[in-house]
Amino acid sequence: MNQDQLKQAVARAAVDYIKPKLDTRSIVGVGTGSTANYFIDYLADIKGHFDGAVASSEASAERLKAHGIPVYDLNAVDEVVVYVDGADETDPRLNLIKGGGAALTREKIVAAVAQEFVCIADGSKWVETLGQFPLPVEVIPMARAHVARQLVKLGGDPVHRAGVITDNGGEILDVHGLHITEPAAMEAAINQIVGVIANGLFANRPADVLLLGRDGEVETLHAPVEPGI
Ligand SMILES: O=C[C@H](O)[C@H](O)[C@H](O)COP(=O)(O)O
Repeated sequence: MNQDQLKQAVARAAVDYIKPKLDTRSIVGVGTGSTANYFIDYLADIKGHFDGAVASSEASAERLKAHGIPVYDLNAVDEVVVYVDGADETDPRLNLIKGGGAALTREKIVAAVAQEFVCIADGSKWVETLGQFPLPVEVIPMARAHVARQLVKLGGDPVHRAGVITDNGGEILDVHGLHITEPAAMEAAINQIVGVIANGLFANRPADVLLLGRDGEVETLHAPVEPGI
């Protein structure tokens, strides 16, 4: 299987994984990106098994609506039974880097609300230590230079993702050169910088389950009991 086929395989597996957890009142959290897009397309096959979705981006909301899946404002929803999304990197503890598609802040919010976070990824996303993929940091535009200087002090090499404005009106700095041995501490340290909206480390709220496509198969991996290391 090539990378695209692996993305499709994990997306299909995610629908099979969540279907028994759903009833006609359930709201499904839906992520952003090429793997999440496949998930949305397969999710449409089980329309009627759940009530609707909340989306982590305008793009995903549009794709859901195009399939006739109702999309709710997160503020109007009491409970998100499960959140399914891709990642740019995952380590063996299911700490993630996300935000390659600039959707990290809304992804983090939906993940925070969801009872269970199911990550879907092809094997190219698997790393022993996070940081080979540049870490996306969403910033208030007027704070970009200040945040960049602080990120240099943390050992990174931030690069402005020129021309990209997020769904929240933020800008993105992609931080190169980080070898993230303590993801939860790094996530917290970056959040302390004034002007940061969110960063793409999901370590204080890692995935609960990873459906990983590699060697032609989909493996189901669970996060360790004690997250955040
Ligand atoms: O902002 C985008 C998201 O974090 C995506 O989930 C991530 O970039 C992975 O995207 P893809 O499935 O296209 O590799």
